[in-house]
Amino acid sequence: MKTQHTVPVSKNEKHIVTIEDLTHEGMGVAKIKGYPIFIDNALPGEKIEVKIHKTGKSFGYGKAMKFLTSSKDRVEIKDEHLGKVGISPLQHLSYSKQLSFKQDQVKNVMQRIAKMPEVPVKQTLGMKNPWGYRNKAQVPVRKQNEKLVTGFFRKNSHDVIPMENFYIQDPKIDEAILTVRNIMRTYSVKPYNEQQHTGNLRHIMVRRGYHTGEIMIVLVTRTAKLFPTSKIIPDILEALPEVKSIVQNVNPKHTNVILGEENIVLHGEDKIVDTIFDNQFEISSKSFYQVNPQQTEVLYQKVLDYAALTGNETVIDLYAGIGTISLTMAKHAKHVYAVEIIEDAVKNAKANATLNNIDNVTFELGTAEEWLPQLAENGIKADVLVVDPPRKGLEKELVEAIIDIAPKKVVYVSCNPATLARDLALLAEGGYDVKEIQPVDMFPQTHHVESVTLLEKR
Ligand SMILES: C[S@@+](CC[C@H](N)C(=O)[O-])C[C@H]1O[C@@H](n2cnc3c(N)ncnc32)[C@H](O)[C@@H]1O
Repeated sequence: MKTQHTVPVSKNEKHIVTIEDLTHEGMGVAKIKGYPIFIDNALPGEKIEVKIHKTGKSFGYGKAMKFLTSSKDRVEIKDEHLGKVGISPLQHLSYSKQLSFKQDQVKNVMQRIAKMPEVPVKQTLGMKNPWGYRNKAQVPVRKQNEKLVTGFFRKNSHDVIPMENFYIQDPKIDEAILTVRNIMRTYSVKPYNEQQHTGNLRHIMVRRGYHTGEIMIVLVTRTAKLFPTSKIIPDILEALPEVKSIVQNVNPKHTNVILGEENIVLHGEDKIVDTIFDNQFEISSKSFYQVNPQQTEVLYQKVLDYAALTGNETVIDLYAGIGTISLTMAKHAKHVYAVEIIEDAVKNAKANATLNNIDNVTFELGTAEEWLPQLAENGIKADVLVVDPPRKGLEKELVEAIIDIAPKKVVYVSCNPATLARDLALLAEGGYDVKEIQPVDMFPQTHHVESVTLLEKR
């Protein structure tokens, strides 16, 4: 017979605990009679009075009520609002410890999931100034006290906390959000009401080219009707001369997904331009573009270092986005074949090849898993294959197709260590040696871990 374990704590109880570890999301972990409690804003070694606020079968959640001791790695947070929203969950941990936390996350999955503890995981490459780095913001718009406000969601809720300084975003983006917010107030634009699914303006999205200063504003609305645009647009342009593109995105669905299908261009075109190394890139509102421009060059340099191209290689770039990696590599390779699933991104990628006078790249619209086997059928062989998938990692059939096409090197750019480790184990089974992993901090103050891995065919 199975023994029934009882949960040793109840809701609202207070306990004194010592934090033993951090979860991969950066929450402190304490144990009461072996039962884990996850506690926000708590660091290893700290002795805390915790109030239990949720219990499940195998773990619970608590709130730190009083700190009896404080970790030497704790740093003062910049703003109390920042602690309430989820945009910078590691902000209370010193930056050097954030970097080692990220390196440890990768080591941990290489041991636990990939079963390859011997693979070298280098120290995380961090930023000199790990604040104000984001080149893109998407802020919710709501009504509070009869006023249109912009801010961010309170953790685990859909209440918006009004904020003016987001700290991790380019300060020029924060400024642009406030300017647009004020203009919207002037014309009494109706903010979205999520519960009732009424009102109109849902989100303001701002993207800014780090090197060019060009700004794109996306006004996400519930309906296609929008205010007195003939007044709003000139006002935005006058107040923000860096704005090159204003797009209305219509999202009529009752959903957490921010962008809808329909775009209406209100000013300029649905694009801005930025540069990475010496290439120019046009970026549209729906295309993926790395959010940390300074670290993007560090990341891509690592991809180039691992690929070690001499000019004679055929390269395949899967999950190519607007072609940033493909075009960076094309200058050092014979030919690059690239695939991407989002149509607008592929259009950008092709235009970007032209913009930079690069003609040794072929961009295709499609899914990596369907396109790679076709490429192999057409007799294309690759020396180097780069993958940069979303968080869910590679489809199993894609791993099989990579093993079949047998490139000498695979360079795996990952934003999720758990799926990376799973995929590396499969590639290792298929005849690849995992040589080295380099974490790169693309998301300071958050728990997100980006890395580049070099694999070589045995
Ligand atoms: C993490 S981004 C990387 C983009 C690009 N390499 C870069 O550095 O900017 C992943 C990209 O994969 C695309 N994508 C998602 N699923 C895909 C699939 N099954 N096949 C091809 N591309 C896909 C996304 O649209 C996105 O542009």
